[in-house]
Amino acid sequence: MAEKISSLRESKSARWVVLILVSFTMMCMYYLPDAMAPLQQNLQSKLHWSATDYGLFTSGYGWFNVFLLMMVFSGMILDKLGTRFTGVLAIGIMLAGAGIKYWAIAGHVDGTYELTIGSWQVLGLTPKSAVVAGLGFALFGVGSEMFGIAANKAVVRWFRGKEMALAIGLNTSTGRIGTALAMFTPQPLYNLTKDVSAPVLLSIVLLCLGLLVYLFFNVIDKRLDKEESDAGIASDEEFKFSDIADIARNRAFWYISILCVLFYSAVFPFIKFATNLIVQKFSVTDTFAGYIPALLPFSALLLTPLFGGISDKKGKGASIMILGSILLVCVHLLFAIPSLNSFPIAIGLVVVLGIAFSLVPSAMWPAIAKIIPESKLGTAYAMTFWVQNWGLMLVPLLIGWVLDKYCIIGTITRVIDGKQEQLTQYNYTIPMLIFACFGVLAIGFAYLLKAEDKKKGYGLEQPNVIE
Ligand SMILES: NCCCC[C@H](NC(=O)[C@@H](N)CCCCN)C(=O)O
Repeated sequence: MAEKISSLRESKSARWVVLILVSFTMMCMYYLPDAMAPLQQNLQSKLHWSATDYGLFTSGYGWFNVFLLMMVFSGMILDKLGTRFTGVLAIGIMLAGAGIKYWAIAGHVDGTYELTIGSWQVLGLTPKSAVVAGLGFALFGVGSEMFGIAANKAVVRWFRGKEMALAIGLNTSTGRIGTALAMFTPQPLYNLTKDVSAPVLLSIVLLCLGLLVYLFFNVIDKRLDKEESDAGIASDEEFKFSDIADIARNRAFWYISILCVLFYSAVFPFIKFATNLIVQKFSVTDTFAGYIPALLPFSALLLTPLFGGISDKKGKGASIMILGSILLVCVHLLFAIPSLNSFPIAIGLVVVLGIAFSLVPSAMWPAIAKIIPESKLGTAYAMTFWVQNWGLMLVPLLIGWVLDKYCIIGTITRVIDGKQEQLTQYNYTIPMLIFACFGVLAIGFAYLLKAEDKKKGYGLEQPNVIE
């Protein structure tokens, strides 16, 4: 007998089509943030950047998000104007940011820049190209986080009470395909074009594709709105400033957000330096080195939905976050040991990091939906992303600075495109210890979260699927 479909949301196929459309756009958007990582050395030598300049440019992702509180505005826009409008606006902002980044990296910006406030030298003789590329990345970051919040809300809207953690996991996984492509393709693209900006151009093409696909999602989502309003089902409540205060009063929310900033500070900024770390520590060629960090998003891409599915059915969300954080610490500590420099070890560690990078996100993002009501979810994700962006902004700066100040062990001369170039050699032990410290703190907050869940009964250790 045919199943009676009472609502579009009840239709499994409609839900999965929605997930595919939103996730494809997510994949397109995840390409740019990491696409410069495999070209760190080429960027540094072509544009005359130091590791600090590279760290500054990379930290750009969080500048506007953190200081202009952009995510709070994004959350407000999302709760007021909905996922459809916010998603399209976000892609527009990302396109503008990627355009500026392309302009700067393609070599159209010359000279250096110095910024002093009173007697405090904020920036000392920094290449303008790094500052402008950072500004483009900052604008891109606003759109990217705005889209991330909108996509989360859309997925939760369609999957609450169904396969929610699995859907969030799959959505995050497709993002990982974008990250993996960003690790695999830039070096071959560079070899082909001899142009460090070629991956940024590709990211613009991907964003345009993502926009087209998101417009299809809008059509389906609008039908759900109509169906719900015809059935007299109330739409989401609108954003209220008191929501921020309500969310901020929730102790579990802070534990998740702090765990989030600590955990992601040890992963995303690590990816930005990973290719160079592998070239330097494991003596691998540039082209091949980019493929090793790519194993991280690849293993995460396969495992995030698997762990999401397990936590849907079996629960244990808080325990999964503890386990993921423990693995994170082990990997970074092992990377820090100078004598562990054989190539299979690098591969093994990156794969284990991929497991950690699947465990924590697969449990963390659905956990927010368990402790915060749906009407405030956009604002809650926005607030968590805001806390997280402090890490995404400050940690690359810190690592770049530490590398230049404490980790230079010499220079080598290499012939690149027929020209002799001086390449700086770094020892990555201190940066890896810094990443490990974030992991240790993350374990602490994951335990606090588990204890709070036990006290308040949020059900983080309970399954999500209502049979
Ligand atoms: N659907 C899951 C939502 C979050 C996924 C999470 N993304 C973020 O945390 C973003 N704020 C930062 C994205 C940075 C892009 N490189 C994730 O695990 O990717």
